[in-house]
Amino acid sequence: MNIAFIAHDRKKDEMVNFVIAYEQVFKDHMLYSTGTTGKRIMEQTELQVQRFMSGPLGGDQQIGALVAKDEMDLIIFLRDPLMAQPHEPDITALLRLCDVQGIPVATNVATAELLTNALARGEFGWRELVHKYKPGEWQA
Ligand SMILES: O=C(CO)COP(=O)(O)O
Repeated sequence: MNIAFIAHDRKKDEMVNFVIAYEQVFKDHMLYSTGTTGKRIMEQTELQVQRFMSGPLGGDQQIGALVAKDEMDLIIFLRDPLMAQPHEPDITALLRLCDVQGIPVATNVATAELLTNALARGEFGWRELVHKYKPGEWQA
């Protein structure tokens, strides 16, 4: 599965602790992140993460481009609900695209835990079908 990690500054410690807790689950997947979030994760775990640009410089949009192509399977996006972000339109656009494609997205650590446990139990098999067939082909 392709999994993206994104965390706003005041959520980065929470993200790193979360990824450390589930490192054994995430190590079997392709991992992506915005710039600084991925740097922090790689500094504090053994995981390899493909980093995009920092969020305010376009990282959310780069991940959004993969979502638009239905190539991202899970997004863990720990947002800061108490601080305005300069790139709020990019954040809104990314979440909108997740809803367009029906991509599982966690915006707080409680949901992140539920989705990651589902991933660990192998409950993302339906995403394999999305990778295997083009849209429309698997409805018939
Ligand atoms: O701003 C972000 C997401 O909107 C996160 O970007 P960084 O991981 O580069 O801090």
